[in-house]
Amino acid sequence: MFRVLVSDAISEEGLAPLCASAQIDIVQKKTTEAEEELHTFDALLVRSATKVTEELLEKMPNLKIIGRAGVGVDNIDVDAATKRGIVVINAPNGNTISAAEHTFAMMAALVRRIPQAHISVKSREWNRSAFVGNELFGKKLGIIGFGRIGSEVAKRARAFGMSVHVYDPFLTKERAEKLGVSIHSLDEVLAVADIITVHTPLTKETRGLLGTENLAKTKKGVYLINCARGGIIDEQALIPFLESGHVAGVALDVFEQEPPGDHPLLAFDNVIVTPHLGASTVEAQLNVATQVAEELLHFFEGRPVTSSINLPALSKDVYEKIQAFYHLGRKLGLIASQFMNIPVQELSVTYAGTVADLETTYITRSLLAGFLRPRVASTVNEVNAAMVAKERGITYGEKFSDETHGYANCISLTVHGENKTFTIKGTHVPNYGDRIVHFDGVAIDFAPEGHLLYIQHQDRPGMIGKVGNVLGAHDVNIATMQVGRQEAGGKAMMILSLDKPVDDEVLQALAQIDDIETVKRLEA
Ligand SMILES: NC(=O)C1=CN([C@@H]2O[C@H](COP(=O)(O)OP(=O)(O)OC[C@H]3O[C@@H](n4cnc5c(N)ncnc54)[C@H](O)[C@@H]3O)[C@@H](O)[C@H]2O)C=CC1
Ligand SMILES: O=C(O)CCC(=O)C(=O)O
Repeated sequence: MFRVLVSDAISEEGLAPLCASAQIDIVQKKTTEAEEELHTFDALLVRSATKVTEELLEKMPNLKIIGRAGVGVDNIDVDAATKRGIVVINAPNGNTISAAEHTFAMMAALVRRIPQAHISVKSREWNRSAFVGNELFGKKLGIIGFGRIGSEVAKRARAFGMSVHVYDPFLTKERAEKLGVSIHSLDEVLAVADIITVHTPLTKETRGLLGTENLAKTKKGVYLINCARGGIIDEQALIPFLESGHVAGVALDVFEQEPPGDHPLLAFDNVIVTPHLGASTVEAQLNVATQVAEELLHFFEGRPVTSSINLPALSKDVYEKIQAFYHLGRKLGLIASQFMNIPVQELSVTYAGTVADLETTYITRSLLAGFLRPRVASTVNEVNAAMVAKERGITYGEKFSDETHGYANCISLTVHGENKTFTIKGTHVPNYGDRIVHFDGVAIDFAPEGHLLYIQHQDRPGMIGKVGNVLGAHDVNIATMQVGRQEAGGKAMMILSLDKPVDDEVLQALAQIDDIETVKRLEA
């Protein structure tokens, strides 16, 4: 018998298959009300209200799986769960349409001042001249983050006669053309859009994306919408822009702190709000509950789960055989994705040596998942990676070769992007670990681990000392440093492994050294 704690409001109809299983005992309670029995549960099902912290996990030593009935997993400490071997699953697309429709409803309400007019009439007023709005027709909609929800919002906007201007660093031209939108830099979207809506995950790159500096680049009279995650638009930074009238109105479904309490933004008449209702429809709740319930059943029956976001969804037998290369593939994809931080069309993977005799399909999918993770919300795994790649217009293929470059095995990945191609090769050495042996045309040898720094420079005497001085001056400790070059005096590179990630200031200081051409942070 498996015990499942359902700690948020999740559609009962969607959970019916779980309730019907004789193997499963379901308890519906908040975690705070189940303190005494927390240690007995095998599974935890949540929406966004339950905060799954390391502290809570400590109280649940029997926990094997956490199911999020929704997309964002920012309320779950996924690293802490992974350390404990707890599988985290979500329902990535069950609420896409509802979130897109809610965004659209907020947009219409914002420009036509519907909430304000509603309050006025309910207060027995009849003040038509106070609520003159704007049409959506002919307006420029800026969409930041063009994944599942962003693209559904775009379809609706086009039907309303709006032109759609998208910023998503990972969007290909082909996909944009197919969906009838135009791709721009962030600055361009900020400068031209009459209405801007954000649909990215909340990550360290997107937190505060619309802060003081970027808000100042928007058109006077712009409308802003956040139905993704609180914090993508910096709430404090908005205040002076609302006070000055630069921002004409804001619609928020999500907040940095939920509930927001007595937040200063709530005092503005032109800020309209909902209490995180994007996914709150009967349909979306049924979809997400059904998805996680089915996955949970698969999990308890020992079948692979398709929406695991942290641990492999493979059978134990297969995983044991390919384990080493599964991880090497993941690292190759992850590093290549960060290095090629541009839209890409094609990934080509070549296997040579002992690895070519294994089930390479799983390794390729792991590589693909590693590649896609930095580009989309962290919901990609080896099961859904192929579908996510297809959605984003990325094709991939496998080849086999005899060329092992002297190693027992070699995996080579070539990424074709717009105007640039990049190749990375890696090998796994039993009892030693993974090594990257070729990076962007240069033979090199480094471990794909931790905080890495890539520096491409001209091969000149004294470069190592100059880099060391800058890092030393910023209190950055170098753990290892590997160098390689194409030819004496030609293109050369350093890969440094650091004790902590470097910030933008350090990157800028390094980039100013003569003969350094490129500096990039890479996390492996
Ligand atoms: N208000 C609500 O109730 C709901 C909110 N959400 C939130 O909506 C967000 C988006 O969800 P989906 O569209 O399903 O995710 P998705 O993964 O399909 O799309 C996210 C997109 O953001 C892009 N992106 C990532 N970093 C970026 C950056 N720095 N700048 C610009 N674009 C970037 C990615 O390339 C990707 O195309 C998530 O944060 C999710 O939690 C989702 C459902 C309901
Ligand atoms: O569960 C909810 O209502 C929130 C949905 C959401 O924000 C998500 O799926 O990311």
